[in-house]
Amino acid sequence: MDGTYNGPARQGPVRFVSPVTLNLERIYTQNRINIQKRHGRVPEPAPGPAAKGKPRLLLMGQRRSGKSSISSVVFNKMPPNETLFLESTARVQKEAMRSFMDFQVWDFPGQLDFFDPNFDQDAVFGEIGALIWVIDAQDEYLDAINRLNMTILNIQPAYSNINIEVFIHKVDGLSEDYKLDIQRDIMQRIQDELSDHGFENAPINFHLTSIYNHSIFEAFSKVIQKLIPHLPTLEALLNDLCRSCRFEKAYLFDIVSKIYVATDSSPVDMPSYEICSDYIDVIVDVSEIFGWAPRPEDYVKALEGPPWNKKLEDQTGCGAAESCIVLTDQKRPIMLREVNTYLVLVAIMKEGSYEKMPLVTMNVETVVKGLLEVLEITKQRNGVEDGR
Ligand SMILES: Nc1nc2c(ncn2[C@@H]2O[C@H](COP(=O)(O)OP(=O)(O)OP(=O)(O)O)[C@@H](O)[C@H]2O)c(=O)[nH]1
Repeated sequence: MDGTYNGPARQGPVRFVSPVTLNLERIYTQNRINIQKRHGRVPEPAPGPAAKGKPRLLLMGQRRSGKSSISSVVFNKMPPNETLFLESTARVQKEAMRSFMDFQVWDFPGQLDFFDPNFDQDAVFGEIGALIWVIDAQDEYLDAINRLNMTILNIQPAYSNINIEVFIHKVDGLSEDYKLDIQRDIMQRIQDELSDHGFENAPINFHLTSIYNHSIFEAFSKVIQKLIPHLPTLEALLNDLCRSCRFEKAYLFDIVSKIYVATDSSPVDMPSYEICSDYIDVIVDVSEIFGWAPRPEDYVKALEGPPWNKKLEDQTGCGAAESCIVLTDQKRPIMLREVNTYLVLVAIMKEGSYEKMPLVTMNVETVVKGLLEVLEITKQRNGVEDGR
């Protein structure tokens, strides 16, 4: 209980392994055993940065389906209109994302042939977190479906644990009915083809996405959440918070990408997600101007000197950003509380609950402490400095 180790004497140096790494190692070992069983050979470990055990998201699909646009809009804050000028990807683009959980995004050129014997499948699929297949809904999609089916059938025997996520993309401008028709048609064609090849109930998830609204962030949130081993604990904390503070909805957001890492169990509705996500932008901008966290040393010294003669953290109520607004149209307050450098808690409160703000602040403070403890336990060793 006091944090010291009381078990039997350890053999050799202690290795700190986060559950994310552990999970990936387990999947990778399982894949290697599968390959060994089927092909009688043991594949080499995946080379390069991937071998370090960071979950990897592979963006695949036909040319011009929107892979690079998705990666640029979600992870590099590119305005959607500017993706019109993106050039076709010639080589695999690998980007390392440094956030509450380090992961990589690999953007594949549409024309790449995964079935070329020279293509090192194990290096690509060996330590994968999720395979995201992008289908352009505004274009003829039969070829894209055939290629996806071929890819699944090809990799499934050796890498059976891969999460396959299909983004039915560019659905902006399509009517609600038409979107659902397309989704139904694509799902049917994929499942039929796979079951004809004896691959029943393939674990494939479908998302309707567009870079011109928040649907792409929502889809990525769902993909990333599957990679978080302590997700049930985070969700339980948010459920408790919603119950004790009478929140309608609470989200734990990644500040930079605006992907939500966890939410309570009530259904996600797009307007609430959008408003919370936009609120983060406002607060981040305001705290860039008025916040004092990363200020020059001299400036901080002056503030801590006479006449105050106190450390800055003792002069302020809370070092992290904290805010609450009431929207005039809905009368429902929205509260935001920074959890650490990467994460922020945003919640929509019930109408008229503004008077209970002191109690809410106290409960939020406790839940933030809990969240930090959970994150601390699972922090990767080479990870990031949490907290400010
Ligand atoms: N309407 C609409 N257009 C999009 C969307 N996403 C991407 N696009 C457009 O689709 C075009 C192709 O996008 P890219 O991101 O270059 O496609 P890609 O899949 O990376 O293409 P390759 O690099 O050739 O494999 C660009 O003109 C984008 O602006 C979307 O959600 N809606």
